[in-house]
Amino acid sequence: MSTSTAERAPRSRSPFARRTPDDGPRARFSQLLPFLLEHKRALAVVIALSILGAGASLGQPLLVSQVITVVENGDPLGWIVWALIGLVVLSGLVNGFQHYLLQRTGTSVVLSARRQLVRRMLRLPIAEFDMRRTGDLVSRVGSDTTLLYAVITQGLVDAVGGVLVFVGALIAMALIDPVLLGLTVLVVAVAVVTVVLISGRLRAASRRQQEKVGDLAASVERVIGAIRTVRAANATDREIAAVEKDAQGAWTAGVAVAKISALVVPISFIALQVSFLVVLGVGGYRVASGAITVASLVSFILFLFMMIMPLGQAFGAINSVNQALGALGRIQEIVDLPSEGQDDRALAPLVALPAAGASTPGTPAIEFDDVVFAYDERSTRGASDDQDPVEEHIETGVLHGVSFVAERGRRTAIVGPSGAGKSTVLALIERFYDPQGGAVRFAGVDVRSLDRTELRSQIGYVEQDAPVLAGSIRQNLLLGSPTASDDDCVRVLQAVNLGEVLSRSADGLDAPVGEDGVMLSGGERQRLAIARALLAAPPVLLLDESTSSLDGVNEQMMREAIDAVAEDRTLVVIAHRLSTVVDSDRIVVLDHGRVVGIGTHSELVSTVTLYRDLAKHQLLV
Ligand SMILES: Nc1ncnc2c1ncn2[C@@H]1O[C@H](COP(=O)(O)OP(=O)(O)OP(=O)(O)O)[C@@H](O)[C@H]1O
Repeated sequence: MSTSTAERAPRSRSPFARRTPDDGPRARFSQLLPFLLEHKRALAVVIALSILGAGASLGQPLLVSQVITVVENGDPLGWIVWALIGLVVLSGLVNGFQHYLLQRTGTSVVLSARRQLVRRMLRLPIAEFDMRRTGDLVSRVGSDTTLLYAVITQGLVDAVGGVLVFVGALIAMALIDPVLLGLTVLVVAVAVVTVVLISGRLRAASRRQQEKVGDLAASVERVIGAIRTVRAANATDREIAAVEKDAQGAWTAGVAVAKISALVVPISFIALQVSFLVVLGVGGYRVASGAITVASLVSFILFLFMMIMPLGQAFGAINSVNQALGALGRIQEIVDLPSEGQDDRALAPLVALPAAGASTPGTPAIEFDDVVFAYDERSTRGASDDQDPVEEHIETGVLHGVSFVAERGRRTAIVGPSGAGKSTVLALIERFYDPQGGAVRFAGVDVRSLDRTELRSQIGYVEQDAPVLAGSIRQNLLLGSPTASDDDCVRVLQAVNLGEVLSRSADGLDAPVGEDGVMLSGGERQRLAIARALLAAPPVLLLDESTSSLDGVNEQMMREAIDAVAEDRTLVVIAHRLSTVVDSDRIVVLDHGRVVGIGTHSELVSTVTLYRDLAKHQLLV
């Protein structure tokens, strides 16, 4: 066994190493900015409109004050009334258009976040999916992203216009009566400081709420995914109770958010009340003493209204930004994860795959060289300081120095008891994981030096539970070969004895297969998965238990189909039923992650006890 460069390469970073239990996802305001900047043009228009709207609003009290003065003097109103009407209509129109643009931009921000999230999510290393709950991931795409909408629609942008109105009103009030203004600002400042202090807590509460919503989605997904088993086990009531508990958790977290954000409402209300009382009381006294006119007091009060309204908007903005930051933390947590292959070049330099025809049949197509592998790399770190980490890994890992060769154009079978590590071997060939020791070679090249897309384009893979995706038969077939013709599809379906399903429905290839392929039998699902792999006509086929749920007749058909496509192809087959692999060119016997024998059926029956026992058990000897 040779020592490969990959063996000396640093271990891939474990996803487990990056997290500590207390680390909650957090987001800073600066992380929100890219989402906003992406729509800077639309936002600029919104801001321009809001400045226009602010101007139109600010003009109204001035005109009202003019109307009062004109009426007091007994002059005709004339153009002032028309100007006032025009101003009201203009600010209405501007508001309407601004509202539409805001909603549109808010929806676009949600779209950007969803795109970014889905792009990263579907490219995460397989190990991430092993650890995470599907429902929680779905909830991040569906629910967390929607909170970004509120930042745009209820908060930030409105606040920009609001600030202008606020400042404009402030200046106008200062010009009318600085004393009155001083008193008003004092009241408002107390309210602002209180709100800012309170809403700091909103971010954490909102994150907790989103986590609870994620928990709920995960538990719904868990039950629905196994609904038949749940029904059959009479566990429906218990599972409903479990889901309700999570729903209750989401409710409790939602109430916590509501409590914090609700504090903002009375604070704004009290600020408004107190400032009005102050303005009316002190203002009335000042009118009586002749310091200001009635018209000035009326416009001061109208400006006070204008100042308070944007304040409410600003409080709303602080709330929605803090809630969005809680959700953005959960979005960012996924977006910040390295995608599959991102750290690859740290492992080994990229090498081109040798031309397909370069090697002759019988030369190694796939080679396992002293491969050591554990799913959870934490197990490779010594539990105690005096323990050799590799030794500990050997105890807890799945593969312990596995070596074998699958020759080009030949059929290699992997057999062994349940949990021996057979499916793991195929997962390493597909590079869903990288080994911690040794090397897996494809056409003589360490797979860590190969581009994953290129490697996978050479391999057809039918996994153990043969997943069928919701959609039509055609969609399932075209998954790996999007350009295949209908004729090609029909040909592979016939090759796996599935031609008959086409005649079941007038839709033919477009017939739906149902969620997870429930409209097909277990055997049909497997054959459809095999047909999908065959359609791509890859030089290497990996079949995991592909014949385990086929009846005798279909199994024979299947074997004939595989035999037909196996010509000039490398096949690595895992099967529990030895009858399906006895005629393989080479059989690798795995036990507890170790190779305990390699040979033909007859060789193994006479030399390997475990194999002989398996064969005896299955009445083959
Ligand atoms: N994604 C995973 N994360 C953690 N452990 C895993 C994972 N997949 C498999 N294992 C563990 O690795 C060991 C080997 O599993 P593997 O599926 O390779 O065995 P197998 O020989 O294919 O078994 P079977 O014949 O029952 O399918 C088992 O102990 C299993 O619990």
